[in-house]
Amino acid sequence: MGGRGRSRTQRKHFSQSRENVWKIPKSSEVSANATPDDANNSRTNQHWQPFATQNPAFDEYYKEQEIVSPEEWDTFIECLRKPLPAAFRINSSSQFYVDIRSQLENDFAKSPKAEDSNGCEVEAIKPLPWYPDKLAWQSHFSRMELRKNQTLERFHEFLKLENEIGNITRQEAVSMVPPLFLDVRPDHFVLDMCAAPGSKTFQLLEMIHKLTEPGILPSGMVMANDLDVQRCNLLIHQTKRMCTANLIVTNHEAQHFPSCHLRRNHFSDSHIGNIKEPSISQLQFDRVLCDVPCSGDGTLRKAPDIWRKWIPGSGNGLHGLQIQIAMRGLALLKVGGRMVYSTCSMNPVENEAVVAEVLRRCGGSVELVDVSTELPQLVRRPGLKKWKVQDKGQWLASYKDATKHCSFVATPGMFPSGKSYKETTEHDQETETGQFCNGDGKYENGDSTKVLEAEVSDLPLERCMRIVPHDQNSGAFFIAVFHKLSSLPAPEKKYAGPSKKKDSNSTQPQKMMNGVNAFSIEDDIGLLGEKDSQISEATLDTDILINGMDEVSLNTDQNEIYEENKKEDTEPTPEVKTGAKIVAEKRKLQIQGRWRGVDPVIFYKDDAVVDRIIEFYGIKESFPFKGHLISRNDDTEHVKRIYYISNSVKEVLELNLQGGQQLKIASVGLKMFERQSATEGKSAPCTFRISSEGLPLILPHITKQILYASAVDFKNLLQYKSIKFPNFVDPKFGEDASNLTKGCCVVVLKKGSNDFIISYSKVNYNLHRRTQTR
Ligand SMILES: C[S@@+](CC[C@H](N)C(=O)[O-])C[C@H]1O[C@@H](n2cnc3c(N)ncnc32)[C@H](O)[C@@H]1O
Repeated sequence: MGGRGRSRTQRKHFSQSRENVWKIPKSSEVSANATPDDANNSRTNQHWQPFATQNPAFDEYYKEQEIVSPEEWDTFIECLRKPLPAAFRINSSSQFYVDIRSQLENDFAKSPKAEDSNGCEVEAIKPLPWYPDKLAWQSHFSRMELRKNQTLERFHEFLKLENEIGNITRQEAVSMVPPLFLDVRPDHFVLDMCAAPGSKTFQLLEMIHKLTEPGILPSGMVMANDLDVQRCNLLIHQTKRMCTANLIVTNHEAQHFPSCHLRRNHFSDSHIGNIKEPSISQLQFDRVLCDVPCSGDGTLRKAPDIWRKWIPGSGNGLHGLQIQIAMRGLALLKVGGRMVYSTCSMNPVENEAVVAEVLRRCGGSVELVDVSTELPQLVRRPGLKKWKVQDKGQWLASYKDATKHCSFVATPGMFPSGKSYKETTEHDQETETGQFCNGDGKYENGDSTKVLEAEVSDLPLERCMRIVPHDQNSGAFFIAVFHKLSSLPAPEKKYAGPSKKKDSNSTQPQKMMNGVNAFSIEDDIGLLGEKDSQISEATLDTDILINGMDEVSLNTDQNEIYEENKKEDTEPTPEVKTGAKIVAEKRKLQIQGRWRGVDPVIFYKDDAVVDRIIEFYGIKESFPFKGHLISRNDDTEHVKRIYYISNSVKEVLELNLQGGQQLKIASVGLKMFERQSATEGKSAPCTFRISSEGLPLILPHITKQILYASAVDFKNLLQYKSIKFPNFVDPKFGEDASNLTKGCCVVVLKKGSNDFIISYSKVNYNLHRRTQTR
């Protein structure tokens, strides 16, 4: 089958995307960068780490940027060389979250004391003090140490199981921070612009679903987007554990994320804003998470292979794209809404410089929020007000320094003042111009005594947050919170550069980007021209997408994911392709704006089938049902799966349909019904069975085909493939079961035991086990 073929390709892709950095290599495999000490250690010491955890260019760069004081440098760098402690979050919208938290507090946090590397007994886990309600925990040990430690085996098993069923999510502690500053409420429409592999999307969904009763959906929704199809699949796999009807996964370049426009002023809801003319409506978001692609050096402790890959230029190469994505996020944000910009990089060029340039382009329509009183226990440092740019080995203090060398990629926006060549030279008539620094902090124009002074920004960048590893034994992260005060200004003419000659000769896409001004809300597709799209394509070629893999296993079997996404009833193409070719082709299709290979989203309107489902399961009228069903197959006769969507998602899909289907939807809806494939099932009055994912939502709303079992009968059902009705321990249960209509039924464990539910297919005198949830 094509599904298998393609999933094999996907597996290959994922397993190759990251080296197993903690594997103990044979001596022949020792990295070229490793020191002789490292090599010796590899033979004698089981704790040997395969990559050298040092890089002189890294030291030079960050010492110069002063992201920590000179006195702290040794502590900082030592901390970066240690493995990252494992961390995880309890799913706050899970019905079991209180039990899980108690188990952690009363059992695991107390009992398994384990020995650390010095032989001292330590607490295995403790809650992260800054995370609300003790819902996030950190282990004393790294993930690898947890796996190896015998004392912690039971805890490790617990983690694996609960993670699999969605009650907890493994996630790096600092990666949990950005969503906390978004202040998401259950009625919010949230856009997660660069979402894969989805740890933060999961967190956002938890926030949306928090406080909702079983069977009731929140009025908000999350739109999770990622450029990379393969990573979108990881995201879908990750968020499937949430069983949500309030999520749409899209596959766009975030900087070109489309607007859902509607020609008529059809919607009155507040999420559909009126733009300029009353006849045009557009989807706007209450919250936007802009967790952009970055050089990822904040994840060095988790991914030590970054040590040898790190180069100063990677941040410069991403700066333009990061601005574009942030600007697009702000354009899609409602006035009054909040956007969080974050990276797992320590580099000011990807952080403060981006924030400063965004503020400049927005010209007072957005402000940086002072969140210093929020999450007071989270140790963080204010954003930098001054930094320098290193370009082609040269330190530059302002843009005028860059103009000395045509080959520099630096743009005015990378510097604290954001001033162009003209502005800086006009402003600095009295000061020396055209000097640049040679890496040792001294000018190169002969005056070796003068230290290069970085510009100082006059923007309130101290409101940004920088989390450094040694403050609370974590990774590093950067976060800035924006508040939109009014519509963004209309775009100005593109910046022409310091001299026509220079910019017209430039081959650096970042230069072209420089000076693309703020998008107004109505500037959606087509605002960025051909030159700008080169940026994203160029960026794709760099090795930047390593970051953000978080805790999702890279060896995840993608079969299932692919099953969800594949074309429902079409035969696979017989052509055998290599993984690289498929990825390249898919990307090409996406970049060209075409979207093939994934089924369209179709509102399921086969009334005869829908009425049969309603009648068969006795679905209450109060449950919003008709109009909330979709399929991924326009041939209604052959639909295999029917998905349920929330009101909020329905609203967006309708807007998308009416607006000309701008959204490329990779996944949407909660799988609610599946067509029975067994021969007996096909002959049942209703051929659609309830899927395990959809069951918790629909259960409170069905009145037929439900049985309540005692613990012993329930156990027997799970244990045996078929049981004759007279053989149930509780005769009433056997009788009720025999009275059911042939087809799918739901078995609920009677009150008093844990609430277990399973959905079964009743066929003649057998109950065939189908699915079970916790
Ligand atoms: C830092 S990771 C995101 C991590 C994610 N927010 C999480 O918490 O799991 C950055 C993501 O951006 C995606 N990406 C890169 N360029 C992009 C673009 N132009 N538009 C949208 N996504 C992009 C990458 O595929 C990657 O998944």
